Amino acid sequence: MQPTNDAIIKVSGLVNRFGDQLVHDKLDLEVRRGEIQGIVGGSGTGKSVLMRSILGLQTPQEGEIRVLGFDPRSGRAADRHGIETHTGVLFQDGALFSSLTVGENVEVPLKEHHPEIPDRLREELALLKVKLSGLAGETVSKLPSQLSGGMRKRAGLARALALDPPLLFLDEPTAGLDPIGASAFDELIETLQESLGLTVFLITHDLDTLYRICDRVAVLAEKRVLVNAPIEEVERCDHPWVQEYFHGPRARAAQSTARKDKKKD
Ligand SMILES: Nc1ncnc2c1ncn2[C@@H]1O[C@H](COP(=O)(O)OP(=O)(O)OP(=O)(O)O)[C@@H](O)[C@H]1O
Repeated sequence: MQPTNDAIIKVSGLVNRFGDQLVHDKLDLEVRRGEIQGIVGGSGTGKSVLMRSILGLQTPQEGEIRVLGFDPRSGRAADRHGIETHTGVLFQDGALFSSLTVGENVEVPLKEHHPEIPDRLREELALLKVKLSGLAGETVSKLPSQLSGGMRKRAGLARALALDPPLLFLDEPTAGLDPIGASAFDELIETLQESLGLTVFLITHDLDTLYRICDRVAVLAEKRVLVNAPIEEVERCDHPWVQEYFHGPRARAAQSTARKDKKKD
């Protein structure tokens, strides 16, 4: 699906504070439908708090948020249900239930939101999502502890996709993966985004991911979104953090790999 100018997430004037610590100060962000939106920023700049606010898992002090038209701050059951059923989330550690098999983990959201689906069909749907996430079919009967870190991420992704959500949230999906595993995961995200027409909200520190698959990148600094643009434009922002991050040796390596990848395409 081609990106459009239509905002699927709109955040205006967001304020998040923990005691004396102000994390967001009138932060604004728009995420366009059909895009892979990267979110980057130094440690502790509030990327996860932003994601949690959008999902209604955290109550900000001020601001307006709309996610596919739903309001996570309203406290209404209809808004909460709307967000839960239209979004999939892959948390940093995969957040799988350790006592359930991979298949049972993927079945959890289906059981919760579609109890009318017969057991057999639910198992088949879970198997489909597991395969879609690049895992072998027999993985459904494994426990999370029997999987590698990369496989656990894929299992978490399968669960995030269980309800066919149009909007996918990924919190540092390639953290802890080796470069080959990380690159394969990037490819999977890109393929799924294109084939399922997803919008992806992707928090990452991984420069390769930012260069390879993000349509736009939002930089969090100074308690707000400093810039949100295609990466070539972000690189030109003269803020010291952006300059250090996007013009250091690691960024140069990521830029050159991304260029090589583009040439191959
Ligand atoms: N529930 C909470 N109670 C108190 N402080 C919190 C809470 N959640 C987050 N914070 C604080 O808010 C700030 C932003 O946290 P957040 O996890 O969003 O950062 P981040 O940008 O995702 O960082 P990282 O890149 O290290 O994961 C941090 O200083 C954190 O300690």
